[in-house]
Amino acid sequence: MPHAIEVPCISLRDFDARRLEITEELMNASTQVGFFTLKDHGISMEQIQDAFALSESFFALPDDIKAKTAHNGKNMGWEKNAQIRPSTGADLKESMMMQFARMEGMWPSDDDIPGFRARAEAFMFPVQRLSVKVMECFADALGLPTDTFTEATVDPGVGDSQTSCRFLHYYDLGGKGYDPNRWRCGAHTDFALLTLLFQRPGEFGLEVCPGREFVGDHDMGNTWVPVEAKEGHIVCNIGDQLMRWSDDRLKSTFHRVRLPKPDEKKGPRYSIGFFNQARSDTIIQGPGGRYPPITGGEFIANAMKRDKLGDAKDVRAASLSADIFVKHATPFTRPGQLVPVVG
Ligand SMILES: O=C(O)CCC(=O)C(=O)O
Ligand SMILES: [Fe+2]
Repeated sequence: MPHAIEVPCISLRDFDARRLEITEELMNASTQVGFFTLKDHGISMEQIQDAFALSESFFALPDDIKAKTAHNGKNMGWEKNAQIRPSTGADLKESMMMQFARMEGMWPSDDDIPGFRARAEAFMFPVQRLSVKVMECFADALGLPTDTFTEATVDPGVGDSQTSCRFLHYYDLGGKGYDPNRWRCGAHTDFALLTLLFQRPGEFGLEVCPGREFVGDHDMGNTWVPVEAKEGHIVCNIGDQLMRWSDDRLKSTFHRVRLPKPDEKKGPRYSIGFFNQARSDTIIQGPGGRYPPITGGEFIANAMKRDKLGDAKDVRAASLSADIFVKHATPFTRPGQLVPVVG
């Protein structure tokens, strides 16, 4: 790369008055880097902190309680060490995925965490409203009707939403044996339309690798840029659905979360991802028709299979199986040629 790659920071201050300027900044970031951060976005620090507090209290529960809402193979529920990236093995993390619809039996009960659903939704709805604002700018810039991605992602009450909010917990590695060749989160692209990611300052490790030319391109290159967590800033990235829908103009970029190096803090890391997904029957098709049409339902089912999260029984068994920490870490041989996986 001829010049240093930076993940641009975009302010949404005076959104209505500055809409055109903001749209241009969003397009520049998304056609070049595929990642940007947002500030002045209207989600308060209290809202963000409450979501992290809720996440911490959920992950602090014993595994057999968390397994009451184990991943159901449809991008909902709890999984632990079950998300497999073929090039790097299972991610060293646990996560809890929530959606707006079809969540019967998938919300932790009030006995285990009082008010979990209400508190989670109090975060999810405003984040969805913010997402829609940003996606309207993309629709305008791509020459599509302004509400294209709003209609595509926001359930009008029929219960076909697939958007998900994911609490992520990367373990405290202090004093534990673990294989240094593993990843907190192996290199991947997101399969969503647009992801909003919340990180906490000091909980480092996210790296991005711009340069993907087309949605089937799995060549990552070697230039990884760290994205530092800044108080209240939201990291956003284009996912594969929007790359496909924009006929590859907007880039869904590889990213990963690395383990702490020997001299770095080994504490836990919590993050929250909000993945705007196309509704089940929405047809994803770019204005130039570069790719055949595919429904949101098919798109996600494929991604779940690829990430080995498509089979609820397997995911539950993996999540409840032996801990990943070992006294003497077994060497995990990383192939010389990394074969990244999309998902
Ligand atoms: O935890 C992070 O910072 C990134 C997580 C991520 O990329 C994902 O869940 O798709
Ligand atoms: Fe991701």
